[in-house]
Amino acid sequence: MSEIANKLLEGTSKPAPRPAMLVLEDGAAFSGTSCAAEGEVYGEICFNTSLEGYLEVITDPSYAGQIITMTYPQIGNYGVNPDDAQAGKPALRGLVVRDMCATPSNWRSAGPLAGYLRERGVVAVEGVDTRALVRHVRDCGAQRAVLSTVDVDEASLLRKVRASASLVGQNLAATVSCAQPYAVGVDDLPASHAFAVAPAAPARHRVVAYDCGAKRSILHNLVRTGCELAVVPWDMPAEEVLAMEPDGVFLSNGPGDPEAVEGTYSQVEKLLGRVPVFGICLGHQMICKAAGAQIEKLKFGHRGGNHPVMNLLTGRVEITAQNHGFGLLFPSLGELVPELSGGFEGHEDDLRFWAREKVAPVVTNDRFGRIRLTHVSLNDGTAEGIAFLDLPAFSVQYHPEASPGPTDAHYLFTAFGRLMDSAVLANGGSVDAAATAGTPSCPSAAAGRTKVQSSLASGQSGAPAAPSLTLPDLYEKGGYLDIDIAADRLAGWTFGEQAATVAGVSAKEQEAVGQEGRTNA
Ligand SMILES: NC(=O)CC[C@H](N)C(=O)O
Repeated sequence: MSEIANKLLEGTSKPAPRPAMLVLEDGAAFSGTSCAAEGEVYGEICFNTSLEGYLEVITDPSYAGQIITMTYPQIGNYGVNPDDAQAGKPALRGLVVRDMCATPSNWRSAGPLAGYLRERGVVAVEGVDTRALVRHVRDCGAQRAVLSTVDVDEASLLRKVRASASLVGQNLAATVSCAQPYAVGVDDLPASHAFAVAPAAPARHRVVAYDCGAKRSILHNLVRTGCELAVVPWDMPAEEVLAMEPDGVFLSNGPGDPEAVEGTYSQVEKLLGRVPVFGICLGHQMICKAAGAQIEKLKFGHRGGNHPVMNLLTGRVEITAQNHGFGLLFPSLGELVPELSGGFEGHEDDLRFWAREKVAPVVTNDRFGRIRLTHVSLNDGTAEGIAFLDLPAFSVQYHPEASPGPTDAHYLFTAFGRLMDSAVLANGGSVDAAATAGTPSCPSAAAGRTKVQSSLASGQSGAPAAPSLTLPDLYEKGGYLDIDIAADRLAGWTFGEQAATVAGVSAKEQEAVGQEGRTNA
């Protein structure tokens, strides 16, 4: 064989395969070969349908306690760039793929995924018929699973998985939260991402972020839209948070069963109405729990990068990134208010009813007054977002930071800034209109915590037009959520980012692509 053929063979060959076995608690078994660390791990089997972004998925702390199946057939083909990791180390229990690529090719890659997983002790299997596995989970539901490279006897694994602990009832957020508070600001944004995003807006809000297993990209998006963050542990007492005098409180994503995270939602109960609050995913569930709502376990969860969600306030559909296995039962928040719900008196189980009627229904909650359903999943009619009408708080079940996924919902970070401004308005202060658009083109005069006196007219400084900001619009009618999603997304992300990343062009070439492609500069 020629030297080049030998080299190719060497580069693309995998070490002699060691068998691995995945067994679900209902007895379904899937064999494959080990492709990372050796061992035996237990967790809830779930699947993610994202076409790219496997490192972000693998390092998302919300996957603690779970074994993830990637439906995209080849994983690892663009290697690993540690700057894209969402946490210091992966929290998932195990990984299932069809094919683990041994020869990544990407100018940003620091090495192959298999090596990254092996070094961090993550057990992974390849060669599994992931289509059959995912169909099985869709039909039979989420369940306990065991993945082993040390015992491949089906009967023995079945016995062991049936004796293993369920994810339900476990407080996993406590296992991935930070031990001590820490700050995140502009200097913490990864330099290697600068090619893909516009510069951060000047810091103008101080925000306390509860870390229940926060993805870094969520914190980075908050910083980019003008927040200075004090990140605190999952159970920080509300009194201590309020003593820090924040402009707003953010509640992060996180793993496991929300019912078990009482240490957070019992604090949220004391924060709602005292300070503007924004929650994402587990953070949304914490707000719902604080309002006394019931949370259901979904049959197989939503995990992927193309979930359509309708914003009921604007009628616009966002393509969203999602990762959750539990969800709010909207009717459990309270009785409908017919005069604010298009005249309808009864609750509907399938919330797509409201999308068809073009109505954002409102309930009366025993604890916190009126709450509106703002977002609905068009895939299965479950709740995807709520906003409080009598106090400044809103939350979404899905992931506006994407990472990975489309950036349609980036406007929610901008909305949080506007909500914090609305609280200032409510207290008789004033805000700068360009700053409320949350774009990088904010004049530096808006920096710092001094609210600059100016007109509240829209469209200043070349920013995407902010609607005329009046209190009822911002606070009660949810005007802060009514943002042109295309303009806002482009304000945060240069137009050529996606294409240039895929093409693997240099940062310099990228700049040129970005500038040509931008429509709102
Ligand atoms: N990404 C998240 O925050 C997940 C929330 C919660 N653990 C769920 O599965 O529903």
